[in-house]
Amino acid sequence: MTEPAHQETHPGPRYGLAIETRGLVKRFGHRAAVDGIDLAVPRGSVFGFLGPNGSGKTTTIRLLLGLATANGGDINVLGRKMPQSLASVLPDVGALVEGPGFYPFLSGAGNLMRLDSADRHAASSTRRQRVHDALERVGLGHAAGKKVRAYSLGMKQRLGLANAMLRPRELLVLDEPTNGLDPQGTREVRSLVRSLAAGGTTVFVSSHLLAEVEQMCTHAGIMSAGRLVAQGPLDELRSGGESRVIIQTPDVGKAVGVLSRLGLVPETGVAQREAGTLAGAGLNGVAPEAIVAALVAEGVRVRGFTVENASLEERFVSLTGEGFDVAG
Ligand SMILES: Nc1ncnc2c1ncn2[C@@H]1O[C@H](COP(=O)(O)OP(=O)(O)OP(=O)(O)O)[C@@H](O)[C@H]1O
Repeated sequence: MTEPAHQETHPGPRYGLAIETRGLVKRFGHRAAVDGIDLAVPRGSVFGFLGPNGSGKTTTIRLLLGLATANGGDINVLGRKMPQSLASVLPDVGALVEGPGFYPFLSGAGNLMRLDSADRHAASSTRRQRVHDALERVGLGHAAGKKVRAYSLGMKQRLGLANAMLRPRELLVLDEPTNGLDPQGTREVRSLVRSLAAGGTTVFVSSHLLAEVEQMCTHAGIMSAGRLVAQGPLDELRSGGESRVIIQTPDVGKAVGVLSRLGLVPETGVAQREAGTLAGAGLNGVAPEAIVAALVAEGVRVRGFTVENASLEERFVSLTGEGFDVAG
C-alpha cells in the first residue's frame, strides 16, 4: 500500500483576496526596500497602502505588477501566481504608476486611443466610445481634444486614471493618484475611487496622507521602513489603538493613586499641563465604570470623566514611529 500523498503545507491563494503576498522581499544592494511583507487585500475593498515617503510602497506596487523582480516570497494577484501569470492577469488590472508617459503633441483622447490600440485585449470597435467615457469619468471631457503638453499636472494625473479605466477592471492599482492635484481635483479623484469600488472593482491605492486613506478606504495596510506593520479594516486598525481616560478633578494626587492601584499608568504630564485639574491613563482593559467607582469610593471629587478612543493617526504614529502628513 502506498502512503497518501504528502499534504501540501503551503495553502494556495486564499479565496476572496484580490492581492496576497507572503514573505515578499526586494533588496537594492544590501538594503531591503520591501522586507518580508504578507499583504492580504480583500476583493471589493478600497485598500489604502499607507506609509511615509521611502517606506517601500512604490517598490511593492512595482513587484505586484511585474515591473520589478522580487528577491523572495510569493505573490498572488486575482488568485493567480505572479509573475508567472502576468499575461493573463494584467488585462484585468488597471494601473496608475509613476505618472504614465504621454505624448505631449497628441491630445488626451489621441493618447488614450493610441494606448488602447496597443492593448491586444481591447476591442477596436468600441475604442472611441470607451475613450470618450473614460475621459468623461475623470472630468476631462472638455479637454479631450487639447494637446497633452497644455495639460496641468493634475490633468495628466487624471488622464492616467482614465487610461487605467479604459476597460472594466477587477483591480485598480493606483500609486499616489492625488499627487499634484489641486483640492478640487483631489476631491474628484477620491469620489471616483469610491464610485469604482461601489461598482465592485477592488482598488489598491497608495498614499502618504492619512486623512486621504480615512476618507477613501475601507481597509489599510501600514508600511514602515519596508515592513507591513499592520493591516485590516479601518475600524479594526483604530480599535487596536489604546483608549484612555481623562479625569477632571481638584484631587489629582488622590486620583493618580487610585489609577495606580488599578494597575493603570497615570500620565502625570496631563495633570501638570492642566494645572492640577486632570489625570489621565490608558484604559489597559479596565472598564471605565470600575474606574469611576474606585475614584468615588476613595473620595476623589470627579468633575469630568472622558474616555478617548485612539485616533487612527495616534495608532499609525505609534506603529511607525513617524509623524504622518495629515493634510489633504
Ligand atoms: N531602483 C532603486 N535603486 C535603489 N534604491 C531604490 C530603488 N527604488 C527604490 N529604492 C529605495 O527603496 C526605498 C523604498 O522606496 P519606495 O519608492 O518604494 O518608497 P515609497 O514608500 O513608495 O516612497 P515615495 O512615496 O517617496 O515613493 C527607498 O529607500 C528608496 O530610496
